[in-house]
Amino acid sequence: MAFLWTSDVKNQYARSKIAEDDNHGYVSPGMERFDGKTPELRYAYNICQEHMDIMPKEVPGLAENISQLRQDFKGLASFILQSLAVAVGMPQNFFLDNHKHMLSNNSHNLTTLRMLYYPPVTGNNKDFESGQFVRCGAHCDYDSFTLLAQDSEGGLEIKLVGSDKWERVGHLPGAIAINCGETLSAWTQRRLYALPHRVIVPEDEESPASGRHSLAFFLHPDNDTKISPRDLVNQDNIDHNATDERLFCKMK
Ligand SMILES: O=C(O)CCC(=O)C(=O)O
Ligand SMILES: [Fe+2]
Repeated sequence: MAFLWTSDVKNQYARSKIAEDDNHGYVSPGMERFDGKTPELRYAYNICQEHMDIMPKEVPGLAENISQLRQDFKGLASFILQSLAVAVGMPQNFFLDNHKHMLSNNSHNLTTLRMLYYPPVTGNNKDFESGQFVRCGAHCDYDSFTLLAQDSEGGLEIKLVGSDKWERVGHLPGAIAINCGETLSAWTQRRLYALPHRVIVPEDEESPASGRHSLAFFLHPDNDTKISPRDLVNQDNIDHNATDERLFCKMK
């Protein structure tokens, strides 16, 4: 995992700091602030492209394993997109047709597979940025939806619709959580909700924070997709004043 890489590898494969650039690459702890203010103690490696030659060759087996994982996430995402289209009364391929370029590269589509590692909170990093840090600040994802696999360390919390209470998202071996993002929420006129979520350091005595691993697949529509809440037909409470909107997002 990225935290074990040498600093040479981290530098060579670092994500660009230029906002317009591709989101691909290694992101070091403290670079991101999802709640807009608090730095995050997290190592991440973003995969946004299909070319094998941009994966760190210095890490044995990484490119091959990621290639398989990418195919699996793309297959699962395609299946869910078709199911959701049918669920909202649209032709089966309606959403899928707007996600043709997932993981091809950010100039066509912002989809990103992220490998995440949150180190244990120990004496060494307790003082990271003067003790002010979180694992992942409260936010909603901005994509179509996110597929999330997490280990048993826990810490992921979510707010359900209409509630102010943070609820724990438990770990089920082999399970993948699906969280709707703002884009699909707007597209479906809030028939699907983007739920606020965050990652805290678990306080449970029986599972001292040993470090959390997660894998998140952020699925975005193709960049040239014109998204309108009026795309969906047969809606009982359609807002006829809703205007066409094109939503942009870059996870930076
Ligand atoms: O690491 C996790 O489990 C969640 C991360 C997350 O919500 C995000 O990166 O948007
Ligand atoms: Fe998220």
